[in-house]
Amino acid sequence: MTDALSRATYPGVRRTPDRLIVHIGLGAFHRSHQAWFTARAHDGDRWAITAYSGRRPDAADALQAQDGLYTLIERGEGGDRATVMDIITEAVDGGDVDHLMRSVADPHTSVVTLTITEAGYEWSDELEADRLLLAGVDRSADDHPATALGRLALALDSRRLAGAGPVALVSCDNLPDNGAVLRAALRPLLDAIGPDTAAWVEESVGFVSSSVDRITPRSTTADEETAEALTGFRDPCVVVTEPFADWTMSDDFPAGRPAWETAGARIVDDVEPFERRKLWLLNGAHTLLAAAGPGRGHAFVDEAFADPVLRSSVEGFWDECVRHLPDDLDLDRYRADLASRFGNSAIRHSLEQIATGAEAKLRVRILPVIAAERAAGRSGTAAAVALAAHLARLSDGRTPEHAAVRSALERIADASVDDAVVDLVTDLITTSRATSAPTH
Ligand SMILES: NC(=O)c1ccc[n+]([C@@H]2O[C@H](COP(=O)([O-])OP(=O)(O)OC[C@H]3O[C@@H](n4cnc5c(N)ncnc54)[C@H](O)[C@@H]3O)[C@@H](O)[C@H]2O)c1
Ligand SMILES: O=P(O)(O)OC[C@@H](O)[C@@H](O)[C@H](O)[C@H](O)CO
Repeated sequence: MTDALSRATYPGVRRTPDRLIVHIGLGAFHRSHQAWFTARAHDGDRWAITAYSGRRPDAADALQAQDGLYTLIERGEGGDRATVMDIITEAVDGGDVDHLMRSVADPHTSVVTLTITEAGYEWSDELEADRLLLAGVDRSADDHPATALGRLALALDSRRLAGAGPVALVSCDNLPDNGAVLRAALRPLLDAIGPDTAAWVEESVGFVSSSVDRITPRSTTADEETAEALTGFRDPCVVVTEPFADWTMSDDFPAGRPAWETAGARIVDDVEPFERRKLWLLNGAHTLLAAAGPGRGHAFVDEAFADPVLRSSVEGFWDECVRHLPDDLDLDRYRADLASRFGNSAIRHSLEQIATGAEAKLRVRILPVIAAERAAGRSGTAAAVALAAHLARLSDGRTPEHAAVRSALERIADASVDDAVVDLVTDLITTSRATSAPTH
């Protein structure tokens, strides 16, 4: 019988950190990406991460039961490489808001990273309820905000009150200009706490924009068995990822940061072109495959990408994207790398997982490409295939009426939509009925 991972059973642990990162949204991606970059940085030994789960305590409870240790498997076509990661020193239920307030108010904390999904930034009834709660906040009451952003707003206020100095917030979610999106989403919550809080955040908090990239699917029981075979430890918190990793960010860290560039991250003046390249080419193509793949009998990215019909849809979409991306971004190389990453059959990335929250994703990954193509006098048909496939899935086997397509597109776009685009998408849905069966 093998041991469970813990700091008592695992001999490799030897860190003496004196600086802290707080993370909100403890999931697989944080563990394969920000935690990995921090551990690899040349000053990584000086840093530790306190990580909070998002909606449920499960991920934090499971990781804390093994003292924050977990196995990271980097899986290429050539095989698996396992590392036991010790950079997360505490994993905490996100519902423990007092704990979060203490961590953010700790003067050793310099950076707060977030992976709270795209939906976490969209104004919602829950965020409104938190805004009202914060407006009448009684710090001694048990009543705490339920959203990640409501909790963060309160925690930033504790930092202000503690006089712990400036801090950087780094959104690591797949959104364009995610630093500005985070700042805008936090603002009503900070205003609700009070003008002093909002003013302090404006002066003392760095909002870093970042483009994050490492394909990290949800782990399976088979992955746990692989981890055990490779390390000799049982690990229900194992994370499997691809060998590739990229992190490009703006430099707005008023209290310092790990030397992430020594681990391969890029610190740049303007993140936007890198973000657009990644969000359109990678995430846009994923969104297209997640919409169109299941109708052709596919469950995983690699399978869908090997289907010649879908491969050609993706290539057509990439052709449209690259016309609107700067030439100096090495686009041919990026596309070739993506094709081999999508084709990595050792990484089983489920289309169902990627399809979550599809409309918010179509809005920022697909609609801008259609708009750019149409502004240049072309149809944007290849990008429109993603919209058509998404609406075809929703319509349950029926071809939706033109008016229904219009209202669905207007909901996705959050604005009125050109008649020609509605016609194009309606035609594509009709045509796709004839081609949705797999060819193999
Ligand atoms: N997995 C990847 O390959 C990958 C790559 C790049 C970026 N990302 C970004 O990271 C995010 C998380 O991915 P993951 O693979 O870690 O997912 P995951 O399911 O493993 O973890 C998601 C975490 O976010 C929390 N969460 C979910 N909805 C939330 C909400 N509305 N508000 C606050 N917290 C919420 C969950 O409780 C959990 O802690 C993605 O949505 C994406 O924006 C993921
Ligand atoms: O939920 P999403 O669409 O933001 O993410 C699903 C995948 O597209 C995403 O996880 C990619 O694998 C990742 O962005 C690669 O860096």
